[in-house]
Amino acid sequence: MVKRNENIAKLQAGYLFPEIGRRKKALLEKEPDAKLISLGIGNTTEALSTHIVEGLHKEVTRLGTSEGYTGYDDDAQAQAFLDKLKTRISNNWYNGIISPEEIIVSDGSKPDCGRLFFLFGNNVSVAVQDPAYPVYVDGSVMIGATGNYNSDTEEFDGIEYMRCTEENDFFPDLSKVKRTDLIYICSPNNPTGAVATKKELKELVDFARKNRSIIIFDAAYSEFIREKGLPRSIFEIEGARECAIEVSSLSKPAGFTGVRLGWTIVPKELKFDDGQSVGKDWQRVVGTLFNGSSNIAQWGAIAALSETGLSEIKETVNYYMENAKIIKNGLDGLGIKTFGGVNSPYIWAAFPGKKSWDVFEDILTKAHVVTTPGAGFGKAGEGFVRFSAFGKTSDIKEAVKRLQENLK
Ligand SMILES: Cc1ncc(COP(=O)(O)O)c(CN[C@@H](CCC[C@H](N)C(=O)O)C(=O)O)c1O
Repeated sequence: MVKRNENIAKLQAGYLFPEIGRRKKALLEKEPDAKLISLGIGNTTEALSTHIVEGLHKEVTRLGTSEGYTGYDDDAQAQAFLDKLKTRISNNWYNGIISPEEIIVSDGSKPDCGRLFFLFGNNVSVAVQDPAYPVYVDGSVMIGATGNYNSDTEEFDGIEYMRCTEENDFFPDLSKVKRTDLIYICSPNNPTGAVATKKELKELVDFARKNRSIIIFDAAYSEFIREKGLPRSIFEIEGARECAIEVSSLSKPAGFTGVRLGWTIVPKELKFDDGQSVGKDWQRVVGTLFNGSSNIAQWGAIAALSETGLSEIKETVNYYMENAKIIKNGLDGLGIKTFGGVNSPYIWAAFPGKKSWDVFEDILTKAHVVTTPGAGFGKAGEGFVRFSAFGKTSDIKEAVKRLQENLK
């Protein structure tokens, strides 16, 4: 019989988001007529914009012709299309501060995080924000880069948890953080909705350069930043090219959660301690283990990153951010302290002294509204619940009305 991977055996619970699904299902089994409204999983709900649909159609039609058909991205025409997309990302997303050669197009940020675990292997130390998107911890455990689960601390040994609390504006106090090889940072942050300032990111870059660490910067929500002066990319920070990788995606701004298109940025200056290029190894890992993003999704992305596409993306983001305002105002009106929701689609609501899974259950059973319990993102998430603004505005308003009737 085959031995189980002992690293996967270290995980204590299932992946957070399917657990939310299981609890929803359990409620519906008890109350089949319940009209649940989901403010839980950050899953987009708005239809793809016109220009993006045209881009997708164009590629599907092209694939139906012998002269236009492309397969793997080894052939010249497929390469040309990929280069066109990379140039769009470079110019229209990064205003040219990143060159097309430093961009590797993928099927999304979560799978990129997964492949990055492969790149760095298990002989690395890892720092993560607490609370954080569960993939950073679970993936580090799976690859063997952590110790066992410690039932006293209720965390994994060997991980440096960087507490993000109201006291430090939900950004790590680096004077209390030990040196690690990798530092996972997400801004705008999932789940707190906090957005790192230029000053905070500059301190982070200086900290990483001093410690010869590599920052894995998750910019999945960068398009939700609407306040001037807040950095959308780690590469707006001087010195970041020597110490950071950025993952990003069209999932949330363009509704590509199902279409699947993301990218990683590995600057050519980024080196391992032996002077070897990180980007070169990354190209080797991706080239060996991944067969590229869908050509159809690539053409959807080319359209999304055109002038017209970008203005349509802005409209979609504004739609969700109006939802965020409704949720935030609704919760504030109930005297519930909230954070985030201004430059991010997530509202982080404080329920001091309560267990977040209990609050989750309470809101689910009483208001038939689905949320995400803060404890699912880490120990510092306990006592908080995350509300997601991804939804139809009519549902958001109905959900808030139910909360006002049931949480007062
Ligand atoms: C910080 C961050 N980085 C990457 C992603 C996923 O991006 P991708 O779509 O792979 O380009 C997400 C998506 N997180 C959502 C969807 C979760 C549920 C989805 N099944 C998943 O597991 O990603 C959420 O927190 O509700 C994210 O928050």
